[in-house]
Amino acid sequence: MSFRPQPSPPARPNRSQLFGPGSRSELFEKMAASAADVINLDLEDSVAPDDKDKARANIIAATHEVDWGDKYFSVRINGLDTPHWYRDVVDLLENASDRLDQIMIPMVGCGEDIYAVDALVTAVERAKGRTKPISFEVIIETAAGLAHVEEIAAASPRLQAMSLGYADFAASMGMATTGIGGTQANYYMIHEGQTDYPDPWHYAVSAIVAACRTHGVLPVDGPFGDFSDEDAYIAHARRVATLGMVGKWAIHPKQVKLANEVFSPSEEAVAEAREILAAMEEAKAKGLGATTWKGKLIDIASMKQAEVIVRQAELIAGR
Ligand SMILES: C[C@H](C(=O)SCCNC(=O)CCNC(=O)[C@H](O)C(C)(C)COP(=O)(O)OP(=O)(O)OC[C@H]1O[C@@H](n2cnc3c(N)ncnc32)[C@H](O)[C@@H]1OP(=O)(O)O)[C@@H](O)C(=O)O
Ligand SMILES: [Mg+2]
Repeated sequence: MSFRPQPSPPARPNRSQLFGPGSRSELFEKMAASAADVINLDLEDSVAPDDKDKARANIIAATHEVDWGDKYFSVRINGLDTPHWYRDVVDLLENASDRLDQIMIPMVGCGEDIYAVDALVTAVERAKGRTKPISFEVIIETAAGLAHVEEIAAASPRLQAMSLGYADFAASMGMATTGIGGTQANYYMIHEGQTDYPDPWHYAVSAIVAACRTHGVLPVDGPFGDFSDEDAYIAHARRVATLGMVGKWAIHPKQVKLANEVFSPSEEAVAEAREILAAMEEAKAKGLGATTWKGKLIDIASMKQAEVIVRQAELIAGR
């Protein structure tokens, strides 16, 4: 491994990110009452062009009037290819209360996109004397975003999380699908009559996890559009949790519980991790770097794996 230690990501639960349109203020109290770790109020794609000003005003009011508890409060601004984003940033940072934690930047394509938003945010923070620095999260949802994922992950000390945005990503890549994430019926292999459906998103998910882990950013899975199919949501959440992601978007309240369950290590997984750590302590006391546990090899690398599970469980318990 390089002599530089891998930076740790922000120590806060990010299992579920509940989205809601800024234009639907009747949802805000319900979102605040949910079990979501993160709230994403939206100014982008779930808000019609004519509703942008109203949505912005709703969200600013919500930072003063709604009790968001200990949720991490994020607002998705419009993309840098729109005439809206600078007004989103200026109005939010000039008028929102200190309850605003984070800005989500969609459609990022390069590190300079983050730099531009960082420069504007920094200027308004200074002009208004805001003392709580706003953090960033970004969405990788274009071919360029994936191609430049590592420079984006390294682009700002404000960056705390990175998500995969399935719908825009599919459109940008020219994929023959209209589904928002999930298994793709035409992406299959056949061998001796057996049909297998491999994961068409695997490369993007893995590239995001690698870039995030290299730069201490939380890797998060984006939306799964079919909120009536809970089994499929769980399957897609479990696959990205296995690949190293820490959470998933909920585009409907029923998905919050599912995400919280999948991204909270089970009691069995935590117990096994603690047994592995104990077995390795015994081995180290005997001057050994490797030993067996339940008939399998464990070594110092196994300790790092076990510490990931225990750390995640402790983070959630501390919530
Ligand atoms: C595609 C990628 C994205 O941009 S995803 C993020 C942007 N999209 C959103 O923010 C959509 C968020 N969800 C909604 O707007 C709605 O959930 C819905 C339109 C999908 C469905 O709304 P509705 O028909 O009102 O739902 P129900 O009748 O089933 O509601 C039941 C119940 O729940 C309340 N509710 C609904 N939605 C929410 C919510 N988001 N938060 C909290 N509560 C919600 C609703 O009021 C009902 O409550 P009641 O029981 O009290 O009546 C893109 O970036 C990419 O991938 O590229
Ligand atoms: Mg999108």
